[in-house]
Amino acid sequence: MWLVVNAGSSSVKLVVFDAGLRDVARATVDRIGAGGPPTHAEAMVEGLGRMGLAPAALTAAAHRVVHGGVALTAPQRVTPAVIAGIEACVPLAPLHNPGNLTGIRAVETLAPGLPQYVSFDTAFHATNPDVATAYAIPAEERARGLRRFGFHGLSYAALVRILRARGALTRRVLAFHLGNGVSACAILDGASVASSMGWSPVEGLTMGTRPGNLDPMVALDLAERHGVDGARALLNRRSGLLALGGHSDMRALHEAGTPEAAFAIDHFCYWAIRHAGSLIAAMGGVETIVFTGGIGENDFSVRGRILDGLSWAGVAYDADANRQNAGALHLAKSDVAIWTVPADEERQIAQEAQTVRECEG
Ligand SMILES: Nc1ncnc2c1ncn2[C@@H]1O[C@H](COP(=O)(O)OP(=O)(O)O)[C@@H](O)[C@H]1O
Ligand SMILES: CC(=O)OP(=O)(O)O
Ligand SMILES: [Mg+2]
Repeated sequence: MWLVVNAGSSSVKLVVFDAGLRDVARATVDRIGAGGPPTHAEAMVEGLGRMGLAPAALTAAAHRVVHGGVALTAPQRVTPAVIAGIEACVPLAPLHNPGNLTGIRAVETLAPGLPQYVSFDTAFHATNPDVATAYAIPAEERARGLRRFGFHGLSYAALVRILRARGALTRRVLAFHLGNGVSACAILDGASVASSMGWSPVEGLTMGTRPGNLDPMVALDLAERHGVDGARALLNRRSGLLALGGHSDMRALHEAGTPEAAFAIDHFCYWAIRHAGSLIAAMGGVETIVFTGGIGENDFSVRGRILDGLSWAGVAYDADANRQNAGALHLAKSDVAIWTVPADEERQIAQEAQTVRECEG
């Protein structure tokens, strides 16, 4: 039995798979820091408690890690050097890497000595061309690893696998991962060619507590006023939907129904559409649009507004299917197939870890 831990910025998802990769147990603890448990450590305790795991039954554990920098991208066994590499990237992913480390340590406490593996959110974007990943800054700064990585790669890799299984994988796919972290990805022939996220998971679309794109001079102004650590915290924890609408959680924004909440949702949809245009251009067109993540899978109003904003690309969706969160949303006359896909990061992590373990012999 394999325990997979997916610690996202606002949730911890735990899944136990058997050796044939059938899922035999799951627990999700969400709204971390937004009405649910205050930290990932509490969420892990709650999730593991709910699973009622017998540690002796576990063969290994595998974790999602968001940022491993230039050095750590391939799935691999956890060692002290790997832990140090994940720690070194904490300033780049302060909402994620600490939670990922919390998960690894919680498993070590639960089952001391259990082999543990990690898979990285960046790996899927290794196929992006240099023009997409390079920031136009001096060579010596680029040589330090200042480049666009892209994230949510485990979710996008899983989505490609699911589309392929449905016989629905076309040449040019625009994928939206709309959760607490939010990104979009251009996928050509099953491989990532462009992503909205950058050096860190702050760049791109409007997110729960992150602003998405802003002029870098804004970040400098914030650092001057609040110090570097203060600016980092502001851009990771106090921006995005929370800053505009008073709630980081999309469900809470809909419930609030205030003008500020409405504006936050407007901003979210507007920037999703703007980035979609850029990603469609990077592929020279689009035949398939896919939604995944908590919002992408469940929020028909946000999905509908984004699709309305892409009608110029030949998108025509079935409003009833959309309202029911159905798997297929396109009308027969649509030039673009439209799907919802459950974010299956956990199975992706399990598969990658199993492959590493088999190679270990
Ligand atoms: N039924 C729903 N309707 C609208 N939004 C939802 C629904 N379920 C979850 N969400 C939203 O999804 C987001 C969390 O997405 P999720 O993918 O679970 O988070 P994470 O990025 O931490 O993994 C929150 O904004 C939450 O409000
Ligand atoms: C990379 C990222 O933003 O992840 P999450 O959606 O879990 O916040
Ligand atoms: Mg997520």
